[in-house]
Amino acid sequence: MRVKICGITNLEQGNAIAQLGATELGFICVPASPRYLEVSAIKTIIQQLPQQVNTIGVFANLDLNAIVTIVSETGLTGVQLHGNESPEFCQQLRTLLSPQVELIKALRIKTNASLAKVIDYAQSVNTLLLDAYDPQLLGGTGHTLNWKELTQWTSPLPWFLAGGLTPDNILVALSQLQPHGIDLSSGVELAPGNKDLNKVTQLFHQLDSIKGKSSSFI
Ligand SMILES: O=C(O)c1ccccc1N[C@@H]1O[C@H](COP(=O)(O)O)[C@@H](O)[C@H]1O
Repeated sequence: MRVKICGITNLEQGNAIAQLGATELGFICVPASPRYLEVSAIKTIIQQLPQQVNTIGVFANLDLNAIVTIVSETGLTGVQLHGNESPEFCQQLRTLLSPQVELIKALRIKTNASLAKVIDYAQSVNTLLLDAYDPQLLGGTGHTLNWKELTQWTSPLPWFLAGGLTPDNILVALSQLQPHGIDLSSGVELAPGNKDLNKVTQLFHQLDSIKGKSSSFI
């Protein structure tokens, strides 16, 4: 299973988290976030990370050309769109980005109607990510989704489960759902942008404890 740890702000923590087993590190390119990182800092970190770890830039409502420029300047391997980007916007971005760059659409699920809209993105992105809704914050909220309701849902694409995941609740979430990946940010932090390596270690211990047991995804 893919494990994305989001909101990396320095090389030491990025390297340590990659060593612990993260398959993706996320960098917040949303200026309003306390986890925001300048493009030059993202580039410097990515250049020194092990090659096998994927690096995902998290954007919200930024214009197409700006995203493409940041990807080419930094060497990000993927783009996560976390704002109100339409399926048409995603389609356009998909054609502008190199095919090797993974395009992930994050959807903040407020009601079952938001879940029904997911299908609209099936042709325009590679991967989906479901996050919890908050009226004020775009992401990094620490709120969980209603996992029970999601058991009724079948994804048209590979997907990440996000929203308030922690080392303490991850096994409960994965006992109900079989996402292709999980995405954690505030649940493994000491403070916004400062990851807690003990919590990341605990997370991987929890995941190891169910390896091979419950499903082919783990
Ligand atoms: O983390 C942020 O500050 C952020 C800002 C703007 C858009 C997305 C952001 N983070 C994303 O939020 C989810 C879940 O976070 P959490 O585990 O509930 O804290 C994750 O996908 C991050 O990429």
